[in-house]
Amino acid sequence: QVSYGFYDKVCPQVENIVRDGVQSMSLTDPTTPSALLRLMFHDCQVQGCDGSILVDLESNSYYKSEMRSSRNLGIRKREVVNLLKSVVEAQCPQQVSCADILILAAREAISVSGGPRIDVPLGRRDSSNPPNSSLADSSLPPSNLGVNDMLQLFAQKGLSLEESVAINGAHTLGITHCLSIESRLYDESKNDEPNEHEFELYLKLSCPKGSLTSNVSFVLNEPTTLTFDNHYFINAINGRGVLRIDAEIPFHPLTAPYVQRFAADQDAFFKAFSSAFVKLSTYGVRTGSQGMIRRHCNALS
Ligand code: HEM
Ligand SMILES: [Ca+2]
Repeated sequence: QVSYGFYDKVCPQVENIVRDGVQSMSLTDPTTPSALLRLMFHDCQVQGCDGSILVDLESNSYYKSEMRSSRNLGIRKREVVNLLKSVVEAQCPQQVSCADILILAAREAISVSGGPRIDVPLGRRDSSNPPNSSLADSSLPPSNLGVNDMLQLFAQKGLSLEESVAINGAHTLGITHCLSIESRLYDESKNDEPNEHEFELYLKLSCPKGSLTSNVSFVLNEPTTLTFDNHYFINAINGRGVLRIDAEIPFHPLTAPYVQRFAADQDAFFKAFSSAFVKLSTYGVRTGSQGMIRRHCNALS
């Protein structure tokens, strides 16, 4: 089982190491927190939070690293976790898993951006089996996921309806590549409505149809993209959601009341987000003698 204070005896300084590291790397590159938060979600989504997304494999390996999955488009800052791990390893060799370092890094990413300070239980173990890009393909949500599928995904992990809405508030940080919204913007099956919403026109201008650079060009998820706040919900209500899920969540009958509430009450958002984060980051994890403690996060040794 994971527990609070898991490293108190064997590596009491780990939380400070990760905090200082994330703080200084966020000063160097203010987009670091958003990348770490999404990295954590994409690790946890594939066979639990076990650092599987961090592993690189030889190019001739039978298995393929999770980064080969198209669903991991735009995943950044895996090297930050490697770096934090090497600092931790120098002080407490073979004690702290990469999986836990990633959760701690995501937790710091949220608080360094102005979000809640989340107390997280620790004691996850790293995967020792080779990562599998097809498992990533089948476990990670597609960029055009709708509200019902999102609710089902998080209900499976034990999140309440309120927590499921709150966790989407992670899109208060960061960016979306044009490729991720292309199908939504240029859906051939839906006729262009005569009076298109102003925001959709803005997205189309930023992400022109058939652009060859849609995998590098991007839009901001919302105007206060570096601050973890409840503007995600305010924005979404105003019809400025970037992804399909962000556009639909304020208008779906099950989710709309929570979106309204979080838009009006940031503390309520922070509270529900924090409990959702703990549930998401502890679901299906390896503990005890399962898996391993890797020495390097990007290798299975
Ligand atoms: C299940 C519903 C979700 C879907 C369909 C979804 C999908 C996406 C997509 C397509 C992007 C843009 C990637 C890109 O083009 O670079 C994105 C960005 C992001 N997502 Fe999600 N996401 C979901 C839930 C979450 C959750 C639960 C978290 C964290 C707890 C999260 C955190 C983020 C962050 C922080 C970014 C910005 C990344 C950056 O700036 O590099 N998302 N998401
Ligand atoms: Ca994983």
